[in-house]
Amino acid sequence: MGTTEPGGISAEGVQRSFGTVQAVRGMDFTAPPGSVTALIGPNGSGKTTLLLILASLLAPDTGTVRINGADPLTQPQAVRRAVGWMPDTLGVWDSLTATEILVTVGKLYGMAPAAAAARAAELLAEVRLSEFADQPARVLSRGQQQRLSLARALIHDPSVLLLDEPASGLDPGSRVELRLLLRRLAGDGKTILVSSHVLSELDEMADRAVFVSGGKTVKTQTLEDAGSQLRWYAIRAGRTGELMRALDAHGLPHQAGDGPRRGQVRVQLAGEEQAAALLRDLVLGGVDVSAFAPATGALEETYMSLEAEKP
Ligand SMILES: Nc1ncnc2c1ncn2[C@@H]1O[C@H](COP(=O)(O)OP(=O)(O)OP(=O)(O)O)[C@@H](O)[C@H]1O
Repeated sequence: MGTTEPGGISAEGVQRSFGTVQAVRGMDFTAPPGSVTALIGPNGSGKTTLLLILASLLAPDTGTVRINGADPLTQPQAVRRAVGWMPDTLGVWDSLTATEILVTVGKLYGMAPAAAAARAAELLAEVRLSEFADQPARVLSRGQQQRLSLARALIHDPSVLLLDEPASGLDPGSRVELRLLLRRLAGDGKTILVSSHVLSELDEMADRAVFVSGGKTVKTQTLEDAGSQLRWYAIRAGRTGELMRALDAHGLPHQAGDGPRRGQVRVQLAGEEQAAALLRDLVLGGVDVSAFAPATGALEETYMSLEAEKP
């Protein structure tokens, strides 16, 4: 019996340059099976380059990558079998129909034609594109192309999913469906790595977040930790003056909103327990609170604090 290789994704000391541009300068992280890991960073921070390296489509200059224990450099076949890759645009084959694209890719993965056709129909239904099954891909809207791209990534039932901006171009209903689908796939034990700029969405989708900046991984955080960190809350009350006096009595520094946020008071709290205790005290103390909620998403809070720390 062989040794059991650890599943999921790991990257250590990964670097990659294009000429003089150092796109990836030092990425270290893991993405375990059974969870959704978010890859978060500003434009140009190296996310797409990293995903291409993980998908075995680009070689790193230095560093080590493992996908379910396999090395993309020396075992690209094993990696490609394991990985479903959704790039940020659908790309090629505009004149093929949605079904033809999925069946062709399925066959490239070694599926029998009948099995590929059945799987294609199943996935088109899953991403609500059945009615476009026989339409050429070029007539699909941007959001529909994104959904077809997701179906293409899933055709061979991969155990590792690499998704580059999967929610981009999706309407709110489709975003919710994407979130539910990814949660279900993670529940089935798959490893999911998803890059996105829409942090509020990742709050509900991801279990863990890897923050990148300037080609380096700068922080890894679980959503649980992100939710319990010092965080801004926005509070509204009918009588703002009374609310501010109550906050003063609690020794909590606060900021009054202006412009569209007039009437709103912001206060920094150390997690949900402190928030619940404060809300109870305010209400029991007779303050007429009409709204009380985090002012930013948990991941956005971390993202902004990392950006603020930058030299
Ligand atoms: N093939 C290439 N040739 C030259 N430079 C490249 C190439 N691919 C990426 N780069 C550069 O590497 C850096 C990182 O790019 P990358 O696409 O990985 O960033 P990203 O984090 O995915 O950005 P975005 O959020 O805008 O999608 C950028 O400065 C980019 O211009």
